[in-house]
Amino acid sequence: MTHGTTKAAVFGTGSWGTAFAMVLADAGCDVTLWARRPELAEAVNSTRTNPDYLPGIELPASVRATTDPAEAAAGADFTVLAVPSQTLRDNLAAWAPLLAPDTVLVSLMKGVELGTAKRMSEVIAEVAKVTEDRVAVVTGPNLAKEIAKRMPAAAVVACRDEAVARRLQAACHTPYFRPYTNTDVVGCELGGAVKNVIGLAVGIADGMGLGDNAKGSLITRGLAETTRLGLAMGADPLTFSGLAGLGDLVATCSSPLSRNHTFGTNLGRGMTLQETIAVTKQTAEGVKSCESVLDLARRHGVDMPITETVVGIVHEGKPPVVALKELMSRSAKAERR
Ligand SMILES: NC(=O)C1=CN([C@@H]2O[C@H](COP(=O)(O)OP(=O)(O)OC[C@H]3O[C@@H](n4cnc5c(N)ncnc54)[C@H](O)[C@@H]3O)[C@@H](O)[C@H]2O)C=CC1
Ligand SMILES: O=C(CO)COP(=O)(O)O
Repeated sequence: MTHGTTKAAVFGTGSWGTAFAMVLADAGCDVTLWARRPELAEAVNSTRTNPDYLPGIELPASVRATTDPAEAAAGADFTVLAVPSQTLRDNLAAWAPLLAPDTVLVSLMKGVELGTAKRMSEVIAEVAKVTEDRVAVVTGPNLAKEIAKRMPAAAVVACRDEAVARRLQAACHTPYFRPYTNTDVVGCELGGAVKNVIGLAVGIADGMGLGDNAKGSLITRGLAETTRLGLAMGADPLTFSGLAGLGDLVATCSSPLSRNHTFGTNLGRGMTLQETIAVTKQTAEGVKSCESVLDLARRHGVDMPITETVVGIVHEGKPPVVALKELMSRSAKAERR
């Protein structure tokens, strides 16, 4: 830990990396954003905006951008990672030798790695060779475009070490961003990753015009299958009724700002997968993570029918009307099983 002003490095100048950099700056941190493209770093520094991801939003003066990962990482108390979940491993392998000693690594990502079925904090601990008590997660109902307008939101900062979570909480607490601590990292990460898959399902249902009863049913049964997986993986079931579970699920499933929800809506309206991918400019994590979440479910022997349905529609070309019929005609059961 350095003395004086807290220093944060944010790797990833997309929507959420940039919006969270604003939060950190508004909370009093000095922030260096790492951008892949020199023209974006240059635009951030010269216009104080991110024209590609958050046009029209003025960034605080204490946010600077660079394409040099060593410059971004130097002396950072918090190293925040905001790249797509499926590229994190390769990205972090390149950055790991540059990280400041004792820095806390913070994941903003909501995905599960394809192939390994690992959560982002597991990938981070493995690649950066740090113990899990130096890895934290920020999650909850935090649509980047709303946060960037300083609209109010609560969030969760999770770390196995509660003292680290409290330090991060202090570093990102502003009048519009209210973070709560939690030590259930597994539950918090699963809540974020699986809600993207349920967001796709709700989007598909909305696109098909299935109505609000269908939406309420999918959100609730989606939360039930998330909780089942969480229990099998040692999470605290109460986490799923909190911000990282229900809170994020409700925001995603009701907002046109959600990329996952919008992606699903396009599919439900009849666009093909290729057409939908072509009109989606930003990361919709559920599209890939539905497969890794299903993998995780199978590894733990957990039934996740909505996730399985989404995989069928997105990756196996199953028509949504057929998938709906199959989902509704599953054998009858008790609600709590
Ligand atoms: N946008 C939102 O409202 C929220 C997003 N998240 C999560 O944050 C994570 C990042 O999402 P966003 O910032 O929204 O995505 P985005 O699509 O807006 O930005 C992604 C960033 O990653 C960079 N990137 C893409 N491919 C890369 C690669 N191969 N190597 C290095 N950098 C690469 C892009 O240049 C861009 O800066 C995701 O896991 C998402 O689920 C979480 C909460 C809110
Ligand atoms: O995670 C999010 C809100 O908390 C953002 O959701 P999308 O990635 O679907 O836009």
